Amino acid sequence: MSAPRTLYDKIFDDHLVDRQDDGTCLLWIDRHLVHEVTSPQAFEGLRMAGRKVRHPEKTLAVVDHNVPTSPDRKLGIKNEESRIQVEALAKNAKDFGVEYYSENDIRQGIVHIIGPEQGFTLPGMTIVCGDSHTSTHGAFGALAHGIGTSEVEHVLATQTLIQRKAKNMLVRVDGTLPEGVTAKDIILAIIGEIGTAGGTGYVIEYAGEAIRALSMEGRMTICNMSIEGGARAGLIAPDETTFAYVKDKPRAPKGKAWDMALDYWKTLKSDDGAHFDKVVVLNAANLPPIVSWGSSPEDVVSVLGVVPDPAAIADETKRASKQRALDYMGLKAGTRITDIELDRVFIGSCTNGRIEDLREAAKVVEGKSVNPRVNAMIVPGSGLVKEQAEAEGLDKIFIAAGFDWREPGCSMCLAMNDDRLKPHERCASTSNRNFEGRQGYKGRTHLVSPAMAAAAAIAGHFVDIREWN
Ligand SMILES: CC(C)[C@H](C(=O)O)[C@@H](O)C(=O)O
Ligand code: SF4
Repeated sequence: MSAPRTLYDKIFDDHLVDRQDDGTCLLWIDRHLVHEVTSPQAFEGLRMAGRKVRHPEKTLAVVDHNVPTSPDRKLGIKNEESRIQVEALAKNAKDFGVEYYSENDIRQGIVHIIGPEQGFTLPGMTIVCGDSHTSTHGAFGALAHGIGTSEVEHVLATQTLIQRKAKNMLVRVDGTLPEGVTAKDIILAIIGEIGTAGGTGYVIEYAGEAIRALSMEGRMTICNMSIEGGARAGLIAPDETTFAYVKDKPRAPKGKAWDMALDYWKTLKSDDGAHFDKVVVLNAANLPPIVSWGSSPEDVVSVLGVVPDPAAIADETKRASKQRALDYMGLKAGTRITDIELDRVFIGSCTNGRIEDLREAAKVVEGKSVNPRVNAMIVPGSGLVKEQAEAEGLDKIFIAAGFDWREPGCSMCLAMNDDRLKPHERCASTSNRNFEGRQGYKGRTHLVSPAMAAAAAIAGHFVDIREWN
């Protein structure tokens, strides 16, 4: 009998091409997603070396970070740097025979939303992209992580990646989530607990009753932010929820190939007794809706809490850094979270720009109006999410309430396109990062769930979504 293995061990072993004595491994890569920001030099490298893309059919390219999300985006991109990146990807995809979704393609969207949507992301695969939030795809029980531009070139050229095996970490979330508390709150709570360095050197497997109860959308939200917890990747073992989501997706296996795939996918779980180097346990039943107050994703607190006082921190460096975060955020220690007023609300991103997220937001705002002080926008994660939302009439609910209904893209998740905060503007955002300047120079970001963001847009300040009616 071989030793019990974790899910990560299994996927890693199944893709191992070579292992050197010093632990350097060569991994086979099943799927490579490409976006316009981290690929130009990689394609240029291939061109200079006279090389081809080794497996164009395992590669999918899409523009997302730089595309405008305004309804008139067909008129082109005004910012020159953005336009050059987008045009470069279109040309590179054409020159190298890689499938490409332009901003005018209904299938276009944020790279981590379109992969699953197309069935390009499947259980048991190794998936890479020159983007840190590639961890999102781990929700399918795939080993998925971000890579740098030189690695993008390596994967394009060889369909392999040089890697070292990471350690195994288990995050078990027991119990049942209270009404109004979501996957976003689970992952923010986990990062609050382990810190942004807590997952360094690990691949995290999320398990437990509360994780099993999540939809694929919720699982993607969890795995998405593994990176903010410092981990190389996040994983959730595939189950009936996963198989039901994947079935009938355009690129999913069909017929006999589906049956064979399913047989394999059902083996993709950690064996009883498999060794985890670190284990963290949380109880979902105790979780409140969570709001970030600072400039790191670990700076989180319950919506019923107050802005913490850095003076209470013993470590001097940490105290200084948290004080700086408070100053940047323009907040005073002791302020009740529900007293924090917002200027902007952003609902979207690869963390929370999927159909279920928009449904949750729509439920909260239906029949209500955005606070006159607040400028609120909804950015569907992909053209297909937008189409689905419109088929369900969600766009009408949002527009009637006073939200801006946009075209798909990364949008105000990061200030790489026209959607950005002005200095000192305060935003409730469903994205994943709240670093200084992330959503615009001197912009102030509070990370929350879609329902919490939607309620904040209506109220003009944070509210406890559990009390919403
Ligand atoms: C632009 C890209 C390289 C970057 C990433 O890797 O994460 C972006 O997607 C982000 O979220 O900051
Ligand atoms: S939505 Fe945000 S986090 Fe996701 S890929 Fe785009 S910029 Fe990165």
